[in-house]
Formats: sequence, C-alpha cells, structure tokens
Amino acid sequence: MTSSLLFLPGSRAKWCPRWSSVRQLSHSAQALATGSLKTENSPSTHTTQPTFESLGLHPPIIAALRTAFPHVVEPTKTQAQFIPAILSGRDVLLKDVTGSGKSFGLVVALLNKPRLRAENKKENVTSLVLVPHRDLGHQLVYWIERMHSAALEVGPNTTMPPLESIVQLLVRDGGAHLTSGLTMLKQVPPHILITTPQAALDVYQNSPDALQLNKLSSVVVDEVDYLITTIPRKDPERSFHGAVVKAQKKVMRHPGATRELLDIIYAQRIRARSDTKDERGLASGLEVEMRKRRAGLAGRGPVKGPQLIVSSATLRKHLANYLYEDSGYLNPDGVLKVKGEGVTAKEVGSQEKTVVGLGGKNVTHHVLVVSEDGIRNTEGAIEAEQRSQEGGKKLTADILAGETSANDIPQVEDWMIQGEFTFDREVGIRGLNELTAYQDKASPFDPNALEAIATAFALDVASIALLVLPASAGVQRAVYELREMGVNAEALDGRTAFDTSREEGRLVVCTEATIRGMDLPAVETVFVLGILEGGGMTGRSVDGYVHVAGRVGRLGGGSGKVISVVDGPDGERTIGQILKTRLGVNPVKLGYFD
Ligand SMILES: Nc1ncnc2c1ncn2[C@@H]1O[C@H](COP(=O)(O)OP(=O)(O)OP(=O)(O)O)[C@@H](O)[C@H]1O
Repeated sequence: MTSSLLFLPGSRAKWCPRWSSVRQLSHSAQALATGSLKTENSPSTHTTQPTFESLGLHPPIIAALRTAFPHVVEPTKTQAQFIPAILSGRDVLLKDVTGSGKSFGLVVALLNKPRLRAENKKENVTSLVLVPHRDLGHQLVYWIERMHSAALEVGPNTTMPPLESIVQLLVRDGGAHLTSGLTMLKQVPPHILITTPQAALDVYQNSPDALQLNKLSSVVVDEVDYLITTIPRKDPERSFHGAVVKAQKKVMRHPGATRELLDIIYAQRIRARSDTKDERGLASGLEVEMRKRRAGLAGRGPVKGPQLIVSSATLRKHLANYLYEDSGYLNPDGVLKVKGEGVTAKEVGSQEKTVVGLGGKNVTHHVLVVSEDGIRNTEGAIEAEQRSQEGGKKLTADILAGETSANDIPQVEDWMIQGEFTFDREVGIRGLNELTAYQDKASPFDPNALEAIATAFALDVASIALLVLPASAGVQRAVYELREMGVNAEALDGRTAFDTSREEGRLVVCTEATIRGMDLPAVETVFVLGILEGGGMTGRSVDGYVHVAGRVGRLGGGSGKVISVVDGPDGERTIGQILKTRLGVNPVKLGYFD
C-alpha cells in the first residue's frame, strides 16, 4: 500500500510529504494526536493558538480552504483537538455544540489523509462517511467541490485529480446508487465516499467488493445519535426495567443499516472484544450474540479495522457508553473523546467573549400557542428588553448529558432505526402548479398553526427561514398549504440549498430528519411545528430541539430566532419544560402577537 495526497499542485515530490514527515511538522499536533497532551475539555492546554499548519494539514489544502472559505482562518477549538487525532489514525468520539465546525473539520481532515492504494496500485476508497440523509451528503460534497475549484484557482497549472476521484455521493435517489452510482464507484473509487447507511448496505449486498469495506482507512458516522439507537442501561432501582428490556430487544431485532454496516466493517474488533468481554446481563449478552451471528464470526482474531470517528452535538451517555464499552467497534487503545465547550464569539471575530451554543447569545427562543381563539405568546414569556438585559445563557452540550429518566426510554419507531429518510423530490421537477391532488383532500395540518407561521414569516423574515416539521409529516403537503396562503415556500433540496444567488424571502420546509447537520448560514429564523422526536418530554425531544435550534446563529457569530408553534396545554407545557427546565432558556415574547 502506498500513499499520495489530494490537491497536489506541481510536482508530487514537492507537495506531497509522506505522512511520517507531516507529523514532524508539529510537536503539539503530535502530542495532541497521541494523547500525551490532555485534550478532553481542556482547550486551555494550548499555550499558543493552534493553526491549521500546526495541526499538520498540508499547505495546498490550507490554501484551497482559505480561498474557498475566506471566513475560515484558523481552526475552532474542537477542530484543534480532533484533526490531529484523525490524521494520526486514532478513533474519535466527538461531541460539541451545533455549529462548532465538526462536520467541516472532519471533511478537511479526511481530505488530508493519505490516499489508499492496493498492492496493484489501484486506488481504494480511503474514507467512508455515513450521513443520515442525502442533503447532508450534498452539503459535504459541496464543501469539497468548492475547495477543489479553489485549488485549481490557486494553482491553475497543477495536476489535480478529477472531483469524482476525490469525492462521490451514493444515495438511494431513484435507485441510482445501484446503477450509475455503482458503476462510477467501481470505475473510479473515490478518496472519500459519502453515503447514507441504507444506500451503502444495498450496494454491499448487491456488489460486496465495490465498497472494499475491509480495506478502508477511516469510517465516519456523522450525526451518530440519529443513526444508532441505543437504550439507556437498565437501572435495577427503577421500575421501568421491563420497558427497557423490551426496547432493547426491539433495537436488536432491527439494528438499522448503520449497525449492520459497522458489524461487517468491525467484525474482527467485535470478535476480539466479545472473546474477552464480561457479559453483563441479558442485554449485552444477547446483543453480542446477535451481532456475532450477523457478522458470521467464529474463533479469535486480532484487533484490526479502520479508524472510527463518530460525531454529534448530542451524544448522550448511553450511546457513548454503548460505543465505547459494548459495541466493539472502537479500538479500546487510545480513543480520543472530545467533549467541546462550544465556540467563543471571540473566535469568530466578535468582541464578545461569551461561550455560545444552541445558537448562543444572539439567538432568541419564542413559543406561539395556537387555538380556535387565535395565536398568543406562551404564558410567562419575557419581554425582549428584559431578555437583552439578561444576556444569552451559556448553553453547552453538557446540559444535555442529564440523568436518565423513565421518559428517556425512546419509543423505538421504525423510522428511527432505518437510517435513511426520503421525501418526494418530484415537486421540484414538476412544479407545484401540477399538484392538484391535494385540493380535494383535507389538510393534515392545523390551519391556525400554519397561519401563525405565515404571519410571523411575513412580519419577521427578510431572508430565509426554515420550517421544521416532525419526521412523519408531509413536506410537500405543507409547501402546498403555505403556497395557497401566499407564502414563498419550497421543500429543502440539498442540491440547491447552498445557491446564494437565489432570491431571498423564502420559507424552506423540511423535517427534523432531513435538516440534521445542515449548514445554511443565511437562515435567520427557524419555525418548529409541534414537539419533535415523538411529541413527549424526553431526552430525544430535548436533543431534537437543540439540533433544530442550532440551524441559526451558526458558529456563534450570528443572530436569529427559533419560533416553536404548539397547540393545546400539553404542547405548551412540554415546550416549556424543554426550554426552561432542560435548557435553561426563557421564551421571549413576539410583540406582534400581543
Ligand atoms: N475554523 C473555522 N472558522 C470559521 N468558520 C468555520 C470554521 N470551521 C467551520 N466553520 C463554519 O462553521 C459552520 C458550521 O460548521 P459545521 O456544519 O461543520 O458545524 P457542526 O459542528 O457540524 O454543526 P452541527 O452539529 O449543527 O452539524 C460552517 O458554515 C463552516 O463554514
């Protein structure tokens, strides 16, 4: 196996240091990577501000990065911790607030990794990146595309691999993953393959050799808590033991595409792990057995397998424990656990020093309650002036690590464990005018709720707003209803979402499933219809709110509004608990609904 790198202007010898020499570039990067510097929760261990150079990234990649994204000058704290670890091949458990640059940093680090080649010099897929939905895939590809074009700009006479040999996206769009997608994958195995777990599994089942899962160098699971369902560990002191065991069994019966893939990729690690493991009760014993069977394992083997990186803003304890202690996916020696503290506004060029998360200091949260009687602010909402005196709270992912309660046992619905979410893109192709089918069918949406959203959109939004629906709601139907009310609404489409030349004054409709991890810096307001993640007061609904709210005020610098629209006393009580009790946020009044 030999290595070469991407973005290689001019002579490879000049621009393509081997990884061993790259590591010598920076003592601090090495120390971070090997764990001899304390990294978890301790960004202050740096005496000097880390730079992309000091982390060990290659100069051509840094040049392309800064040309394509002029606002990205130096790494965020969290990037400074995990980029060296990724470059050195360590496994990483990554948790930091929304908008702290996790996905972006992952992409940059993977680009920098040595290109994997087989003995016969044929290129292999180096990194497999699993994302929960196609639009996040489009976003990651878009970032790489921009860096690729910038690299050509920086060095127009350079030898540049074509984009498809750097990155490919494999999703189930009309079955393309098994036709043109598969053909391309076989012809030109890309350095980075971005895919939804279900599409990857289909390809594996159809053509096992195409993905070369046994040769990968890295596997990334982005938004891991959306892709892997875990159940809080049973607590014998509590009365909900039966419910836990039932939920665990359901997850084991339907592990979801992500676990199935990881079971295949990490078969050897799992075997080594399960051979030495104390089986601690029904759940783990049964689980190990099921997974051994799926992986077709027998006998003892060495601990091998590609580096695994998992990431989310909301990585709850039971998932982290599962990954770390039970799954067998991680290499027990030297996993780097990054638990970030968010991004300081100072880091992104503001004078403010407050640590921000959940959209941060300049993001306000609002609750509208709708009923037959009209639209009102929630009881107890504070005046905007009062809120600005209080200032923003320090909200970090730590708040979300709360105790397990009976309510946190998720209702394991099929959509939660399938690992792929789809919606009909036909509307974008045919045009909404042809959608007459809805005319004769009663709307599933509360007209008062849509009216509240339409009114707030008209009064409040100058640029782009998001409307986030529960996962099972019909996006196209909501678009239709809103258009009937005169709102310039459209369904989220990752292929066009980043086109900044498009007109503003748009309401982009999506579900909580299809907005996970999306970075749309122009979004100034997020509307949330109802309570997400099943409707009740659970850890998942808190996390759901955090992810959705994190679509505004990205990287701590921006401002914005998150407006929840609920109906009835239950909805009002639940959103109140999520905001005030779990997240420590006071809802603020929207003056025009007084
Ligand atoms: N080092 C940096 N300096 C300035 N901006 C950055 C830096 N890294 C990333 N960004 C910007 O921050 C934004 C958020 O990045 P990204 O989507 O990677 O965050 P995230 O932590 O993955 O968020 P989420 O948890 O919501 O998925 C992007 O617009 C990206 O351009």
